Amino acid sequence: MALWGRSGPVGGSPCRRTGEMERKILLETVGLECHFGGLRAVSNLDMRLERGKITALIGPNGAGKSTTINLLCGFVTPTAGRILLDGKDVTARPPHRLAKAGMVRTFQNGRLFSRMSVFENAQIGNSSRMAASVFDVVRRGLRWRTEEVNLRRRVRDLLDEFGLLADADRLVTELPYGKQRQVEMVRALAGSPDVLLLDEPAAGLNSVERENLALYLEELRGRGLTMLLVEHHMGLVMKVADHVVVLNFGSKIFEGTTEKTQKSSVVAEAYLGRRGIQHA
Ligand SMILES: Nc1ncnc2c1ncn2[C@@H]1O[C@H](COP(=O)(O)OP(=O)(O)OP(=O)(O)O)[C@@H](O)[C@H]1O
Repeated sequence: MALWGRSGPVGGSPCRRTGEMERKILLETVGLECHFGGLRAVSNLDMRLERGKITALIGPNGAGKSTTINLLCGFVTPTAGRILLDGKDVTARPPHRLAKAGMVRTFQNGRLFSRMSVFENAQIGNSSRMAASVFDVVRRGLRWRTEEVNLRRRVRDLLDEFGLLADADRLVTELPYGKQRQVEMVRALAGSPDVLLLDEPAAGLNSVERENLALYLEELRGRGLTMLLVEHHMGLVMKVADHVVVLNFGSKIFEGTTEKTQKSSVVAEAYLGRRGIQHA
């Protein structure tokens, strides 16, 4: 599949210094906590995302998965603990600064602008990693224009690779649901993330779309992108994840390979206590 053939590497900051030792762990949480009143939505979470790998974060409903993503991308402020991105402490930074640092997310219930075209939706919000200053933007200076042209080209290439280029000028709401989710993925990738946080990307997809999603994720990993996959569809998780972290009632109860996760009685119990593991 030539999904990313023309646009070059998807992840990774273009300005990473050559010769610099790359850390194996790109994203780490240390004792991360989030309380909502008396409820511990996330409790003392130590989690490590290896560079260029897919880490799945799973658990029954209400286990704290979405809250963890919200903490990582700055939508929610932790009650305690630290978040380290490439060794730097980024705890409680606002979302726009985390996006600039390379942390980009998708949403459980896609957040597209219904009155905008596919292209506009894919392009919007992706100026966060631009180097141009406010002054450059106001003056519409050369640096801003160059970055704007590059972003448009990147969005166009990504739409092409997802087979969405012919739909670029259509209203996004005219597209079927599966394609709308792809637009969301293009928007996230256009931001050149180092870490992509995926909140239930398979929700609402049919089996063919889920198969394609698995192929996209494997392709992205092949390009070196680091991903956190929050997902209920165990078929997808077991197919693509390199490492699995399991939450229950906000706490990590298990982590390991997909094989070990499937065999774990602790994990089975956590799911059976609720509604059982949902297989794709
Ligand atoms: N803003 C909030 N205020 C109060 N409680 C919250 C808030 N957000 C989440 N919670 C609670 O925190 C707990 C964890 O919720 P979270 O959405 O993170 O779980 P989840 O694992 O993503 O669940 P699901 O799989 O159903 O999406 C739940 O008990 C939830 O009701």
